[in-house]
This record gives sequence, structure tokens and C-alpha cells, in this order.
Amino acid sequence: MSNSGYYTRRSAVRLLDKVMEDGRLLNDLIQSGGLSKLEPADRARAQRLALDTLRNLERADRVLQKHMKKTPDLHVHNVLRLATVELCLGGAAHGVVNDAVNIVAKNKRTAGMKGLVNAVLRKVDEKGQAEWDKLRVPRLPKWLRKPLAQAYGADTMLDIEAAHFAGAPLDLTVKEDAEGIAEAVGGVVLPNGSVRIADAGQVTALAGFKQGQWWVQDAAASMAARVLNAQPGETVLDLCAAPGGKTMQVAAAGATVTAVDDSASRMERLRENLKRVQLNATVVVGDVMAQEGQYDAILLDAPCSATGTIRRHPDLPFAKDGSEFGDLIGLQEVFLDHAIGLLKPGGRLVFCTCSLLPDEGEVQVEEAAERWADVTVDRDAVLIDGVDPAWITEEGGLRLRPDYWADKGGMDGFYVAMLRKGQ
Ligand SMILES: C[S@@+](CC[C@H](N)C(=O)[O-])C[C@H]1O[C@@H](n2cnc3c(N)ncnc32)[C@H](O)[C@@H]1O
Repeated sequence: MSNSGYYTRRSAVRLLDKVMEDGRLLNDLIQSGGLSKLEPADRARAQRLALDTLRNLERADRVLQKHMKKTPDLHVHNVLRLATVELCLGGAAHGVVNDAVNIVAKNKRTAGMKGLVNAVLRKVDEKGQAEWDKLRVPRLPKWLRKPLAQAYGADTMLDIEAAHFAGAPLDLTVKEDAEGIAEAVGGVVLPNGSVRIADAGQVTALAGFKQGQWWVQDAAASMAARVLNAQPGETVLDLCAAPGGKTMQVAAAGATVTAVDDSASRMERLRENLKRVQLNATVVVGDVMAQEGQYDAILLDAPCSATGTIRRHPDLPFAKDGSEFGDLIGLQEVFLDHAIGLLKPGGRLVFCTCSLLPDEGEVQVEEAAERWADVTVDRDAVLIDGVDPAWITEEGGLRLRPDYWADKGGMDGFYVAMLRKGQ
């Protein structure tokens, strides 16, 4: 790391503090300028340091416990955690330890801890790496581990945690010619038609970005629009659409799309995305519940706990505690009922969430089918390319998990189901 290492590391620690203290998500912090004072290369490094620390937090704490009598305050603890992860992943001790000591020393509130930070990190440097290699794969915090273990069993839970720890490759959804694009970007075509790149580097520098030939979207998330299977000329309502990964798939299929989302800033990104890939949609910044009309097909990608995306967002288990999930589940139910009301007779609706919690997937669909006498779950519709029939659940939806396709680099946790309205 260059001599800007100090500012980079201090910024990364500040991100960690805000995730853990204020429950803020890393992406939101970065998008609202959390790293704006850094040069682009240092910004990327700070983000990577924060992500590495969160992914390895349990391991860092286990190593630190051995060399400290008491847990220090959160900020000092985060300085130690970040440095421990760097040291144990092979970082050069001189820079790592000096910067950690300076971060603590230059803050009046924590200056008195600089001796401790120095002493602890010297011990971590001496012994940490040998201890590190013997540590277990980090586990999810109890509040999330418990419901997931209940849903999937203890063994699967370990597989899911291993997938979270492994992180995620970059997946692209292509407009056309997956083989050609895979060759151009040095990737492979996945069984569902997405293109996967193991070590992508800067996304905007990849072949075909400027020409709008593809967009970034996890392979699992791309399954929702594939299940919807929009046809040219159909009217499709994309509810909760921003930043538009699925809108672009539906528009690319030739359907007439209306994309709705109540976040003006996220819809600005959707507009930019549509422009880059040269596709069209009617863009509505508005509430799901305010939508009217009748559509051939609807895609509802409801706001959810996002617990399926922990591979990419290891901050989530530390920023959240599950307390807002009840409200989200309530919202999903209300949105689902409103969306069903907007279907033409004979119309179809895809409900999806990037959640691993059955309450945000299987249970929603099962209960909606009970509430609506003229709505059925179409279990054949989810059997698309790349789907193992064993992934189809009792009520007829598709449960995708991070431990699936383990040999290919996994996939996000996701749920998709197709509901059909009677004539
Ligand atoms: C899972 S994200 C959507 C991702 C998007 N479908 C895609 O593929 O890129 C959920 C979205 O729901 C939107 N949302 C939340 N509450 C909403 C509401 N009441 N009305 C409209 N959109 C809402 C959020 O702004 C967020 O963009």
C-alpha cells in the first residue's frame, strides 16, 4: 500500500464503525460519499479492506481474544480487527501496525490506547497467521443463523456459510450471444445463460460495457425474469424495479415495460442503465400501491431482508438485527395482493425476493394462493434452463441457495415463483 495507506485504512475503519454502530449498509455509506475524499484507487482499497474485515470478523476476534484481556471500545476494536485481518492475510507488518497505531493516536479520545494497539498487533504479527489457518469458517450471528438452520438444517447451514465466506464472482446478464461475450470478457456461460467471470477487475473496463451488451446481475437474480418469459408486445409491469436488472431483461425480450420504484435516486440509475444498454421502458417514480391498470404480466421484486446477498454484502449481518424484517414481510404481502389485482384475467405474476428466509418466499406464495381463489402457482414455469428440479419447493416456487453450483462459484440466495390468475 502507498503512503496514502493511513487515510485508506482510517476510512475503512470509519465504514466499519458506521456499519456496526449505526446499522448502515456499506453500499449506502459509499454511495452517500463515505469514501469521497480518497483517490479512486484508494477508495477501491478501502472498500476491499472493509469487506475483507467483515467477512473475516469472527476469525479476527478469535485471534485478538488470545492477545487481549478486555475488549476495547468499538472504534479501537475495529482498528485492531482490520489490522489483524490484513496481517493474517499476509499484509506487511510495518505499514499495517504503524497505520493502526497512528489512527488510534491521532484521535484524542483513543490516543491513550496506542500502546495497547501496538503491543497486541505485534503479538498478532508473531503468532496470528499460524492460529488463523486453524480457525473455522465464520458463522452468521445467532439472530440469523437460527431461523436459517431451522429452515435448511445444520449441515446446509455450514455449506451456506462456506459459500458466504468464499465471496462471489461477477455475473453478467447478456442481451444476446452469451458465448461470444463470455469469450470477450474471459468468462464462462452458466447453465442458466448468465456469463460468469471469476476475477473481473474493473467492471467498466470489460469488453462490451460501453456498447451496452450486458449488465451486472447475479445468476440467481436473473432467474426471475427468465421465469416470467416476457413475449414481444406483452404489457409488463415491473414493480420495485430499480436499478433495473430485471427491467432490462424484460425490455430485451421485446415486451412493453412499465418500471415502477419509489426511490428517485435508484430510478436515476435505472434510466442510466437503460440508456447504456439502449433499451426502453416507461419509468415511473412512484409507490407500488398507487399503481393502476391491467397488465399481461407483472414482476414483483419486493423489498426484503436481502439475506440472500451476504456473499457480496458481508456487512449485512452486522448492520442488521432482524428487527425490521417483520415490517418487510407485511409489506411484501400487501404488495403481492395489490399486484395480483393489476393482472388481466389469465395474466401471470412473478414474485421474487433476494432473501433466504422462507417467510419472504415460500410462505408468501403459499398464503397468497390461499387468499386468492382464482390464483394458482405454476410449478412448471420455474423449471427453466439451469434449474435442478430438486430446487422446486412444496408450494411450487424455486428456492435458490448460495451453496448451489458450489463447483462453479455459487449463487445468491433467492426465491422465485410464478402465480397465474384464472380467466
Ligand atoms: C430488491 S430491490 C429491486 C431490484 C430491482 N428489481 C432490480 O432487479 O434491479 C427493491 C426495490 O423496492 C423499492 N421499493 C421499496 N418500497 C417501495 C414502494 N412502496 N413502492 C415502490 N418501490 C418500492 C426500493 O426502492 C428498491 O429499489
